[in-house]
Parts: sequence; C-alpha cells; structure tokens
Amino acid sequence: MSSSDIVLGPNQYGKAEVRVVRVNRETPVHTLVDLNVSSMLRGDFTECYTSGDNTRVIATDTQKNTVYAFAKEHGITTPEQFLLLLGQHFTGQAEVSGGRWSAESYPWERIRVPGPDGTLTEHEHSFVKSKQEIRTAALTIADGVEHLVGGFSDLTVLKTTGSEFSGYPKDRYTTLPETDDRVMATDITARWLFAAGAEGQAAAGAVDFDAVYARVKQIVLEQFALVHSLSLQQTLYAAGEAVLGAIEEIEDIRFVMPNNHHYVVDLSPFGLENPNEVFQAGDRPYGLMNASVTRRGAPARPQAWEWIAGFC
Ligand SMILES: O=c1[nH]c(=O)c2[nH]c(=O)[nH]c2[nH]1
Repeated sequence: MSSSDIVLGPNQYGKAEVRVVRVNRETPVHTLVDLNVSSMLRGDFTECYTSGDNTRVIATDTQKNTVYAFAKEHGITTPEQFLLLLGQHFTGQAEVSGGRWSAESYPWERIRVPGPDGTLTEHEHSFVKSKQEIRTAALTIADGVEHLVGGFSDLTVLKTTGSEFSGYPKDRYTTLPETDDRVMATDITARWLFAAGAEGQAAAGAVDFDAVYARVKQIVLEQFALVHSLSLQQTLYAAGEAVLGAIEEIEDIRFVMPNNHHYVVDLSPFGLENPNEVFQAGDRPYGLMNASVTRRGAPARPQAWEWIAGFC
C-alpha cells in the first residue's frame, strides 16, 4: 500500500467546553448566564494533518478567546443567539467553510431572602443553581446552510400511575408480567430543529428562543402527565406531536428517553402485601427509547444531527 492510498477523512477541530459566565451589572439587579460552549471548525485543513502546515489553522486558543470576547462585546441573550454569532463570525473567515458550535446552559435562580416586611423576595445578586434540566443548543453550518437545534437534557420525571404496558409478544424468554398500573419514570433529553430560515429570522429577532424553550418544556411535561401511557414510546410520540402542533418554528423534534424501571418489591416473605407502594428504583439495565417526530415532507437535514451522540 502506498501512502497515496491513505487519505484524511471527515474532520473538524476546535475548543471543547469553554466555560463562560456572563454577568450583566447594568443595574443593581444583576443577571447571570452560565454556558459551556464548544466550537468546532471545518474547512480544508488537510495540510495541517498531513504535513504539519498550520497556515490555515485558527488556533483553538483563539476560538476560546473569541467566546469570552463575544460574551463581553455582544452579551449573551440566548444560547441559540450566541452560537449564531460565533458560527457566522468563524464562517466569515476564509479558512472556515463550516463547523459546529454547541452549548449547554446551566440554570441559576435568585436566592429568596426576607424583605423588610418579612416576605421572601428575590435577592439582587445572589443565586442558587437550579438544575431541573440542562438547556442545550447546537448550530451546524454546512454548505452555507445553518442548522439550528435547541434542546434540553436530563429532565427527570416520574408518574405514580396512569401508565401500563401489555400486549407485547411472548416467547420462551419473556418473563415480564403485563401490567395495567405501573410507575413510569424517565430522564427526558429533547432536541428540536428550527425550520429552515428560522435562524435568519432569529437574527432579526423574529424567533423568541427563550419563549420557544419554555413552551417546549411545558408541553413535554404536560403530555407526560396527561397522556394515559400504554408505553414510553407512545408518551414520547405524544410529546413530539404536541410540540409540532403548537410551535410552527420547529420542524423536527428528537427524544432520548431511558425507561427508569421501578420494580415492585416482593414483600410476601414478610407477610406484607405491596399494592404498588414500595419499589426498587432500578439502575441498569434500562430500556431506551430514541425517536424523531417530524413533519411529513420536511426536507431531510442530516447535517443538523451529525456529531450529536445518541440521536437517530
Ligand atoms: O414502555 C415500555 N416500552 C417497552 O418497549 C418496554 N419493554 C419492557 O420490557 N418494558 C417496556 N416499557
């Protein structure tokens, strides 16, 4: 085999997990955004890999510095908006044809302290981390097209009834008893693709990313609570269908939902009945549901999802 039979495959490089905390101190009531940003550049960087020529390589250190400088110069309104700024900045450079910018956003809420009349009020500059879920965003720019994906991970939910599972095929390896009443629990990870063009509109302020985020989260939680579930898959689809029905800016929503099993403990050795009251919270293994809910006829945009682990 000659060395010309070996070529560089798909590649990207950048700075991973730039931790940036932006405080807005314009008024005594400070606000805080806490992000973990990654910047990955794509372009013709072959010479760097094959001959060590760094002429075209925008240093990962420069990418990191750009994140901090942009946080100062532009502020951080939403993770989506911040990634659009970064992506458009880097693809404006001759060496860069595309890339992927992603962020996790960690929520903080104000600490509540007694006010002058004793009622609890929100403190102006003290915060407590409030991790119900982690907000995520990812922007891929490929072939001049922006693919913007919002999302969240690890929204942990549980319902104590209103969930069944039965009617599945039985074979000699099946031991699972059918149930018409079980605990259902999962850690919901969701990612939604904004309709093509939404990014451009967003730059003009037409998409309120915070409002979309709040609505998606509320709808997903509502569906989990309100749908009488025949399976976790059915609940997943109902959540996706409701989101697409309510929010036209979203064209595809994808979920990862582990089935956090809760096993009814056999208390009969102790002469005790256990009508769905005492459970062993399972750890591993767990069921795992992974599906996309999309609009019929929506264009396939695989580039939006490449490099996002765990989503089909
Ligand atoms: O909601 C469920 N879906 C399944 O596919 C499945 N399989 C299983 O063993 N339990 C469950 N629960």
